[in-house]
Amino acid sequence: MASQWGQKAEELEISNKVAGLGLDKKHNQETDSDDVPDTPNAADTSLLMKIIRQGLVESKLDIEIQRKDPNSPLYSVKTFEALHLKPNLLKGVYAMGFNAPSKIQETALPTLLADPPQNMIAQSQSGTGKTAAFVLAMLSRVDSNKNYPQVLCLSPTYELAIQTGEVAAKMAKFCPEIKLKYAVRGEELPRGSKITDHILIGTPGKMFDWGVKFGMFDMGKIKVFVLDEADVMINRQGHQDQCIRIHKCLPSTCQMMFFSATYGTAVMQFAEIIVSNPIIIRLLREEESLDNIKQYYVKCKSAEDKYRAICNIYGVITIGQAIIFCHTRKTASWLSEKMSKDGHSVAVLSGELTVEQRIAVLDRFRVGLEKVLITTNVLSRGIDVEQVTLVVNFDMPMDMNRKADCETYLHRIGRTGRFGKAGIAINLIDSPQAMEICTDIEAHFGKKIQLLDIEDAEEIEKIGA
Ligand SMILES: Nc1ncnc2c1ncn2[C@@H]1O[C@H](COP(=O)(O)OP(=O)(O)OP(=O)(O)O)[C@@H](O)[C@H]1O
Repeated sequence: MASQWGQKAEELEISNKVAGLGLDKKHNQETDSDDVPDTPNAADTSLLMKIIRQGLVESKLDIEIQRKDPNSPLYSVKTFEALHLKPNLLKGVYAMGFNAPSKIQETALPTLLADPPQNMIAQSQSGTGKTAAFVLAMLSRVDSNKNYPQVLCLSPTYELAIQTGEVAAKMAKFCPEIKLKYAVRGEELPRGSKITDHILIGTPGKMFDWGVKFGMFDMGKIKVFVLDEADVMINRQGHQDQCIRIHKCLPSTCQMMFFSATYGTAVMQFAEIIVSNPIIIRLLREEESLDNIKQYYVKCKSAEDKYRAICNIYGVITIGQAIIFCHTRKTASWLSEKMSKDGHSVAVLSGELTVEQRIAVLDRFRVGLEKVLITTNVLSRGIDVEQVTLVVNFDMPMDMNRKADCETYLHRIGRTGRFGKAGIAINLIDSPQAMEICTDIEAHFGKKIQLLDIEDAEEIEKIGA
């Protein structure tokens, strides 16, 4: 298995090129250099059909489970107690205010914690508690008597790695014996160091350097390998290479956990090749529920007009916090200047900031020092700020062909409506092309995106209700 990924990756790359699936090296129109595209937007029904045809569907209600290993009993739990966690871990879970597991947690955790360990590819919508699911599994697998890294968790960005580490630290609040280290830019270790922490959470480049290049820990002793936002990790140029090289060095006994809110067909096929005998859990497409997020579009004539639309909305409804997504850094800084001048408390987060600056901006936003965060796709994934009630697409997400990027859309609007809360998404449409993207997104998810008349205060008021 050690060399499987590389070899299979090449095979798949070739077959995908032939099939025109375009798994690799896809670039976005986004000029922010940190913003490269997610996954292909191919209709994603073939895998589901395959699963249904093979009669592998466990539950068609709202989660679909594909069981590859007929010997693996799959069951779900309704309480955290039923997982038989270490008492101090359970205490940590409750201290976080989690009373009962979410759907993905109740379905994934029994399998993730079972012995012998089983590999998993899981997909569940933004904000449904995937992080807590894999973090709990990571913490449960650590043997704190052994002072070396046993768990690796890879995230696509610095911010996400830090956020995941913070969730892990909270959850392990009563387990001080478990040591966690960030493998991210800025964390430097002298050559020849030996890492003694149990869990490493980081980005692929640093993890590769520490584990593979400089041998600061023994890759052969890794028991758990987690890929968060797995679809971009195995699809995006740069991440893909590093992840492949790390994966190649892992022992065949290592438990693989791949998590994301979205997987395109080609990416899922690829994931199935590199993860042996995975249990696959995914929400049914129609259950990629956007029900708790009300979606609107506003017709605008220009960028100025879009700006006016935002001001009108702000003038009428009470908004907790908002994230506004722009296509380029330039638009983001233009918009932030305008909003600041008009007295809004605004922060900007885009790829040109240093990682420290980005974390500082996010921290301020998290504690509510700024009400509005203007950003690019750099922040479309994973970032969890509970009070965000509004997401604005100042520019619609598009792929390299300037067509609707539905996956990025789902990740972007998933910054609101976290964990079943209500949220609002507003799309500002200033061209026929933007309208086409909006219509395609509507058709893709089968969820209505309603026209909002920005001059009609009464109508705006209703959306805030
Ligand atoms: N069992 C639970 N009970 C209550 N709140 C929970 C539970 N599990 C997770 N949460 C909260 O729900 C929010 C979303 O969780 P999380 O960030 O894990 O979502 P996610 O599925 O990883 O989202 P994304 O795809 O955007 O990364 C977080 O604020 C988290 O604290």
